[in-house]
Amino acid sequence: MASTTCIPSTFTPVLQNLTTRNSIAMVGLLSYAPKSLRPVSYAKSFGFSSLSTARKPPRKLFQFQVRSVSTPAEAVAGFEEMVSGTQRKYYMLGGKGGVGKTSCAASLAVKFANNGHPTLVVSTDPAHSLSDSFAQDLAGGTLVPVDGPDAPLFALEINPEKAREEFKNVNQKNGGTGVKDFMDGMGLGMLAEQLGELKLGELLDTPPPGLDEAIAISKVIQFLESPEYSMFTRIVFDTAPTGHTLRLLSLPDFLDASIGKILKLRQKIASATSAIKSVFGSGETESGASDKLERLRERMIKVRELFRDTDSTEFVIVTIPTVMAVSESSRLHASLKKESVPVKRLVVNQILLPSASDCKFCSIKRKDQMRALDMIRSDTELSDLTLIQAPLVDMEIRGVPALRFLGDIIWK
Ligand SMILES: Nc1ncnc2c1ncn2[C@@H]1O[C@H](COP(=O)(O)OP(=O)(O)OP(=O)(O)O)[C@@H](O)[C@H]1O
Repeated sequence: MASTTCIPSTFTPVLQNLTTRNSIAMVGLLSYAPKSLRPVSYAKSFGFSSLSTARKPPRKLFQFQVRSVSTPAEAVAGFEEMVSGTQRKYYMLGGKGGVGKTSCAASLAVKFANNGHPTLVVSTDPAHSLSDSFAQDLAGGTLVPVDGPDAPLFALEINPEKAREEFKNVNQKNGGTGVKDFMDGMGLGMLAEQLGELKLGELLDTPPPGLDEAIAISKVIQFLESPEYSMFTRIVFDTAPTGHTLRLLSLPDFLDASIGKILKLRQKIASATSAIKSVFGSGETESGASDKLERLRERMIKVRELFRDTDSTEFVIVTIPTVMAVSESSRLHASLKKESVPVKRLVVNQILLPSASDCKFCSIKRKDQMRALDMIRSDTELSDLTLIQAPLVDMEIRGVPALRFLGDIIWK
């Protein structure tokens, strides 16, 4: 089994001279293959053909021509449409846990970058795996350049806990005990009670699943408003598993409403306190804090709009061919439709390809998978989506060459 990682920079010029993208990926993988690996049969198992002889140096560098990488039928993703145009587009990849969301998101980001789009790949999943997928350290909550692709590719792993803390601080300053004490002192206890009923502080102490994502995405919106992010024309989100996504969809409305209530209360308080202050002639204004809260609310509204903008956003569902995953994907699409989130594509990942030396286990497994695929084709929620079938490959997808290889198979 080949273990893959990013290609060291010494290899890069050699690899860039190779013409076929898939062969570059294959060479990248083989460069790191263990000595015991037989490159010819390994490459052929991927459908590579017309092997040229091994070149030296470096050792184990082979050039392959891709006559056909066997992929299942119907595997046309419509990548041309995804890549066309320089206006910014957002792709959110989501689905059941472990189906390959990160691999698909990272491979799409690499493909966008290799097609000339300055691309940002963002993980809003509290359990980040972008660093693992790219085999590079991308943690830290800031933009990190990814080594390997042709055009700039940056990654951003949002730390939801840190983002939530920031959110909470803003809230505490505006609606927490400080304001309550202040209001009590001013004889506005009744308003303080109303504010308490909003239970926003409690919500932030024990956040429901999905809240972290909502805050993380609002954090992304905040980032995107800054000029250093204006270069990105493709933004790919690796989102958290389905349950979080579903709750996330209703959260911006909920938070918007909560913040809206707080703002209204603040206005009442502000007019009451300014009346008091005008009598007693003291006190500082709190308009700065209100502005912050207002900005937070505006960002929430943007999150909601972003999710529903058919011109710039698409949610891509990733699944595997099992009854359980298909059922969950069907429910996910129903919910996304209900919330008017645009969905066009469904990636069915990890499909077992037929092989000459078929063992009993594989053939039973494949029959099972075929049944799940039939289920998709007759499912009222899923049958109208573009079906992209991605094979199960016999290696772990890690590092840019491997992602490039997978991306060239999936995103056609
Ligand atoms: N087509 C494929 N062929 C072989 N292995 C794959 C394929 N797609 C994904 N994998 C492997 O499956 C594992 C899980 O993939 P990945 O992390 O992308 O899933 P995920 O849906 O993002 O998981 P999580 O829900 O935990 O975030 C990884 O080890 C990845 O390398």
